[in-house]
Amino acid sequence: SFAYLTVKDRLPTILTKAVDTVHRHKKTFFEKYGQEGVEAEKRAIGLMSKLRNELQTDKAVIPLTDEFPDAAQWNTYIERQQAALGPEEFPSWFKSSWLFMECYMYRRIHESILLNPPICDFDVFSEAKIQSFFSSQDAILIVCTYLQELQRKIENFEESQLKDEFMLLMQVALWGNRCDLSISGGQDNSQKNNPLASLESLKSFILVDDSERVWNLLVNNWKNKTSQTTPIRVDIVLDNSGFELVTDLVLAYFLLSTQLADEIHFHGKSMPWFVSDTTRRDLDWTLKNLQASNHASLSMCGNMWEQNLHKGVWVYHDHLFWTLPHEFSDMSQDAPDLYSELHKSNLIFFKGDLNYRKLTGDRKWSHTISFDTALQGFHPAPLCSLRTLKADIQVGLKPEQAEQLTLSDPQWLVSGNYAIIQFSDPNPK
Ligand SMILES: O=P(O)(O)OC[C@@]1(O)O[C@H](CO)[C@@H](O)[C@@H]1O
Ligand SMILES: [Mn+2]
Repeated sequence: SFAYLTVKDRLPTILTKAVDTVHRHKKTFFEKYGQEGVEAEKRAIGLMSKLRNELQTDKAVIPLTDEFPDAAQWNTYIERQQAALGPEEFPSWFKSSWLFMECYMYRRIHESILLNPPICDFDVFSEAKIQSFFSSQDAILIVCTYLQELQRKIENFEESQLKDEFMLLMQVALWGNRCDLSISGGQDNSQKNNPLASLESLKSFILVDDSERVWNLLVNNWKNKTSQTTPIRVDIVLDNSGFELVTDLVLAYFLLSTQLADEIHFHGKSMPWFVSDTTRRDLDWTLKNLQASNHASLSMCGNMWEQNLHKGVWVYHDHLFWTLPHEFSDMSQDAPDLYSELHKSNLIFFKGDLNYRKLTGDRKWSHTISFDTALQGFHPAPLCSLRTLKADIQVGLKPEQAEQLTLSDPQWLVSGNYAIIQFSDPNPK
């Protein structure tokens, strides 16, 4: 299975790259913290190497020992997995659920850094994320310039023009999800070609396209808006930093400037995660870098976006739940505060593959069961998954669609070449 190949090959590769990154920063740690920094670096590498050995020899999962506020919830989850097995069995890397073990690896990497002050705020993936951002620079310039040109025309737009631009920017954000450093095992996976030029040719690779339903929800909210209406809120559960994050911020800015939404809530990760996932520091770094650019369109985007955060029309959250191993159908019970926060939204975009696996519980569903069934009761608000397929799970397909794809492209589930725009509305009007 793809899970087996991931745990056997890709996770050790990612872990080895992380060890190498810490090792290469030894001199920086010495300059910054003196001998203490060197000692901390050595201990962190020791812990990560031990983790790699546990992974490669299928050792039992062990509880977390750091003070990060989610440790108790993680250890409760580990105990639950333990209880589900017989007395002689233990959750381990090749026997436990892929979702659990892959999330656990990133949480253990975080532990290996947290336990070693003064380097406990070091992001082992920061270099790779920054590299990916700069390698996508041309594509970032194209989408930001496009947005700036759009800004000048928006107020005279007919509804049909608004719809066309929304569809276009939603597809740009969808395909931005290909730029993910976990699938590439940390290898460069930046946006090299023009993200706008390829949209037409990519349409046939969208296997489920509920974009009309997404548009109808937004435009109906927009038309029914009165002064009494509560502000229209759209949430974006972020995925990868770099080019994908910029496409999400572009979409968010379009929704705001067309008044299709009055406030946007972003949800990022509270620790380095799946190599390229966005943390608050990645968002701040991205805005600072755009503002510092000598390209007017980039610096204008950076300034406008930072202002939106200051004005509170953009709100950034990084709830601990997003870096737990739980599938989203557990959220109402295990993170009721987050569930009720999401319930305030008119529409939630979930970006990427890991979010899709958690939305559907990473089960071996048949490809034709409905998305609603796979959500298993997770319905905080109308939601839309914007995902490129990079794991062997996909629901909501038509009969024979999966069989046809397997014939034409055996890797269709995991190559990142196909995508979905999949919508679910708990209370369809
Ligand atoms: O969530 P993303 O960034 O779209 O993808 C995450 C990912 O690359 O990592 C896992 C495999 O290692 C899969 O969920 C997927 O392939
Ligand atoms: Mn990701």
